[in-house]
Amino acid sequence: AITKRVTCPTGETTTNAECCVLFPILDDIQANLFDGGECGEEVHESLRLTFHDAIGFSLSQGGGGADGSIITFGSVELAFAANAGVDDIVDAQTPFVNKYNISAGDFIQFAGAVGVSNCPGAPRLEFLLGRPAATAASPAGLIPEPQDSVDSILARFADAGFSSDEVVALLASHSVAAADLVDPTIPGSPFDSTPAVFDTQFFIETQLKGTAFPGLIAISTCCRETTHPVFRTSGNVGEAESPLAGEMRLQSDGLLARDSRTACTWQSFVVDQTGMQNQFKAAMAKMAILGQNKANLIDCSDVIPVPQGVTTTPHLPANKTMDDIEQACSTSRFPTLTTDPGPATSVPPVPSS
Ligand code: HEM
Ligand SMILES: [Ca+2]
Ligand SMILES: [Ca+2]
Ligand SMILES: [Mn+2]
Repeated sequence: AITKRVTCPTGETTTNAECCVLFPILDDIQANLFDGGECGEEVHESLRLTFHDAIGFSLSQGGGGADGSIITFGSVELAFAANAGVDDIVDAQTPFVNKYNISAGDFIQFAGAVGVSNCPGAPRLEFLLGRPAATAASPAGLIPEPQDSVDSILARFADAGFSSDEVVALLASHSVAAADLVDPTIPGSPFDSTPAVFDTQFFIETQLKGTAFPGLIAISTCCRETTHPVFRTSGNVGEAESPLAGEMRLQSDGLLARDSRTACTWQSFVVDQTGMQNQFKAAMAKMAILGQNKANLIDCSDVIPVPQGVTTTPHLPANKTMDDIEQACSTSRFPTLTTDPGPATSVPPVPSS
């Protein structure tokens, strides 16, 4: 079969002329939002924003879902505790929304799909165009938080139409992610050792025994000794002990990796990059049109760049062994992985650029 293509005024080809408006936006955000095509902080935050906009949807309470309300009604939604820190990327994206003839809901999902395409190992996400302007702010309380129980997280996602397997698939996003505010003393603390690669390390490293909190506070005023005692920060809301210096583990990720409802799907991604990609892509496609009528949207997926292949292979971080894996899936063994050579290293923070 021959797929008809149109040539846009800017020279690119696509399957639908209405998608042509996206090419100038693509070039602009790659150059001026994503620092020339990196998988860095703005990509991570743009991907998170796709979720925080879309999950404002409830089968029982309403909400417009992936409608751009987090920008249009930012004065309401950015005040939700779960949106702490999201104001940065809203501020960074808003000038692009205003500059082009695109709805905030479309822009948020487009920026997320383009952004994650900069991460080696990511799937090429679907992108559909045509979300109308948001008409109301999301109800409060719909965004999961890292201190929430697994029961509450799975119930919240179910109320938005997602299965527990889809929750696990969506959390592949935490392979290209860091926390700025869970422990505000160490902004940019990644959730895995490869926050610029969309690989399976997140699913591996969350299964390692937690040994310490990554934050450090040097107490320099207590005493006159030349060596000052150093204490690790602990007790941050939503934080669990992580296996690596510099790495952040959300309490929710640690629990989902170990819960009988989610542990086997979690483990299934450890050596299945392709399965992780495919299931993440499918779940993201569903999330990106929450609250929308798919029949009214135009498929512009061919505008999204094709990501590079994964640049890592599944491994245990240096100094860790299979004995450090906390087996949680009761029906199959955690895959045997080899350990990176060398002494234990710490995970550097994601630069705020
Ligand atoms: C159980 C559900 C979830 C919880 C509790 C959760 C919680 C969090 C928290 C606390 C942070 C760190 C925020 C900060 O301190 O800067 C974060 C970051 C992030 N989340 Fe999630 N999240 C969940 C699901 C998702 C989903 C479904 C996506 C899908 C797009 C996602 C994408 C991200 C990304 C990309 C970041 C990194 C942002 C950055 O590096 O600046 N999260 N998440
Ligand atoms: Ca929304
Ligand atoms: Ca990673
Ligand atoms: Mn950040």
